[in-house]
Amino acid sequence: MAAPRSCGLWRYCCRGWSCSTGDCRLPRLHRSWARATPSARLLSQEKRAAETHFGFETVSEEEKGGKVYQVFESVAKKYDVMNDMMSLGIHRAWKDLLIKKMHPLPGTQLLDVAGGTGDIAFRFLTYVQAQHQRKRRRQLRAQQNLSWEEIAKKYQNEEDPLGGSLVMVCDINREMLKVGKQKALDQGHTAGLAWVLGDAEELPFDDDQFDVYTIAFGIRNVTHIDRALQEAHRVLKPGGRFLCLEFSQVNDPLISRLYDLYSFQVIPVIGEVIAGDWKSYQYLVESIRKFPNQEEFKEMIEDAGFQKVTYESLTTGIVAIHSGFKL
Ligand SMILES: COc1cc(O)cc(C/C=C(\C)CC/C=C(\C)CC/C=C(\C)CC/C=C(\C)CC/C=C(\C)CC/C=C(\C)CC/C=C(\C)CC/C=C(\C)CC/C=C(\C)CCC=C(C)C)c1O
Ligand SMILES: C[S@@+](CC[C@H](N)C(=O)[O-])C[C@H]1O[C@@H](n2cnc3c(N)ncnc32)[C@H](O)[C@@H]1O
Repeated sequence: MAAPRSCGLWRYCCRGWSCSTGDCRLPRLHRSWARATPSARLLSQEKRAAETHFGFETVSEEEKGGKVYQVFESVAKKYDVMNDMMSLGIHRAWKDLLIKKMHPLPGTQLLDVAGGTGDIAFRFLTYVQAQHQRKRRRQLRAQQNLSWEEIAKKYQNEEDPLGGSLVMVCDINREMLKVGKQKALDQGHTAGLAWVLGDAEELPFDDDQFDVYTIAFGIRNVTHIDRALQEAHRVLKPGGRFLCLEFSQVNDPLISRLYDLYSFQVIPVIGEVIAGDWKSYQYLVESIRKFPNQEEFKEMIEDAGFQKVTYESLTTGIVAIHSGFKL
């Protein structure tokens, strides 16, 4: 195949001008690319690779982590009240649905990454405890010859109300974890719960450790989503499940308009009034718009090695739950 012809106006093309001769068969980027020396090409590639976005702002990859840290450090104390205010409590139903989809049985080892103030972890513990109690009741009912005293004694002797389940909350932000730990004490969640400071892109765990990996409203904030997905795959046991609850793309045009209005006109105002922080909530709504849609994210999960990847859109696609298995 003959090499594409350049118009010779490469300097202009290089600056992003369109070709005025109409004679150039190279696409704009390609034209400047073709003229660049190999080392310049490499440099340019590295420069572009080192850039990412923080909301609608373009920042270097090194900068992004620090900026995200500041956001959650700033909102940590008001995080829970803000979520109820912004969503009128709807975020609770989304989180409940995530746990229902997981349907964890006693003994499940869960890693909740970007677990923040513990919303997923506490729901998991409550669900598993209820499952365990149901199982115990069934077992006891099967032993019909036992007296009520004996049944009560068996309940008292029960050492682990979770049947061996454990949830590890891993988050990069000390302030979010601090709020979570206090909430755990207030709500009486002590057993089966551990808190770890760690980065989703470089998890401080060995391979093949967990039955389930969850990440709720977290992956959008990570600098390299592909690395976080690869780490999720690494730490799951074979047969383990990946579950992600994240903002997604609204599929109804009218709802989408209203949602945009609400997001950009109302949410930062609520952020300012309740948390004294307009910018963090501006970042929230912008980061939602930058996140891949349901299908694109599904492909990213598959690229990380997960199989049987599916998703369910909730509330007209405002959020979606993606699921995949390490097989
Ligand atoms: C910094 O990063 C973060 C910080 C955080 O605190 C949290 C996160 C992670 C996020 C979560 C865990 C969840 C947070 C939840 C949300 C961001 C909100 C999700 C949104 C919804 C569930 C509601 C979506 C809204 C619609 C579909 C459109 C309906 C909107 C309207 C009727 C209002 C339209 C707005 C205007 C016309 C502008 C002028 C209006 C006013 C000044 C009145 C203001 C009205 C209200 C405050 C009412 C709000 C209405 C609703 C919430 C509607 C609920 C109804 C339905 C969903 C059907 C994090 O990363
Ligand atoms: C919106 S909160 C979600 C908290 C919780 N999962 C929930 O559903 O309420 C996002 C969390 O992601 C954490 N985060 C951001 N980047 C992270 C990273 N690279 N590794 C681990 N956690 C991260 C933040 O510190 C914050 O606690």
